[in-house]
Amino acid sequence: MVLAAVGQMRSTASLRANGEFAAQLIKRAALKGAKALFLPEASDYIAKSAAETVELAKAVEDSPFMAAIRKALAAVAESTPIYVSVGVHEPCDGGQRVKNTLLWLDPQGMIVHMYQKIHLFDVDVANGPILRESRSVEPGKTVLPPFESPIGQIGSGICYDIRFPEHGQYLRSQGAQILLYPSAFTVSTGKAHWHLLSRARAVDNQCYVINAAQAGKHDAEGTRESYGHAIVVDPWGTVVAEAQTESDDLIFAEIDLEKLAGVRMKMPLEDQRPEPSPYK
Ligand SMILES: O=C(O)CCC(=O)C(=O)O
Repeated sequence: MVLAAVGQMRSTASLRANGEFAAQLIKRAALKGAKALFLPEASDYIAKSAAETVELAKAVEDSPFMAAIRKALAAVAESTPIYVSVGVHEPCDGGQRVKNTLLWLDPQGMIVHMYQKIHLFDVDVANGPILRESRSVEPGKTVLPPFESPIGQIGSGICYDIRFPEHGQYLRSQGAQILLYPSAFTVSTGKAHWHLLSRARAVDNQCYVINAAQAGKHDAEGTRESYGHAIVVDPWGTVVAEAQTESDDLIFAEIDLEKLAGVRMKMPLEDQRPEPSPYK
């Protein structure tokens, strides 16, 4: 069993302040003995408008947010090394839009894996928000194969990707044991679907699901507000850790790959898919 830490943030438009907060989470998670810390989508900043989202984007090497993360990793590297998954924005499209990216950093702060969000949140929800993420974000085009980590094989998605079961299923077919959906869910869609989707992806793929979350109001006017409830679900669909309030900013879960193997052995879904597929 290996300990994972999952963070909840209330990122604002200040990359510096968000970096300082993330740095504290890294130090606290490392001190507790976690081997990996998972931070939410858009940890570096959450802006009020599409235009501001594009304006604030910084290349990883120029980002004060990333500088703070790397400094914190360096501070703990010798005594309690820890890996970090973190959602950031990167400039692209000649400055017209940004990438919504998940980075996986080793304890030295080097980027080992980088995934760009594929499915963008362009929706008009009844009694909920009208959002057009594609105004400011360029969609990614590739699902990446899972990567090795101290807690198991990780497959990456971001937020809205969780609503596309084929994304998780593909990652599972490529060997994923853990699915990540770092998120900034809206309050209304979170209330309706967050737990359902987190548990569904865990059950249909027999994977751990680790969903770090943005929580609370991101600016003084409350223009953007996120649902929170950072969560870890085991491969049987049981919630093994969940942030209970907005200020519950760091939760921990033991990742048990023997438990995962047991679930898959007793109900071997992956081996029970007929060949040739009846769905094509
Ligand atoms: O799927 C949802 O309800 C929320 C998705 C979202 O907020 C996002 O992808 O940024």
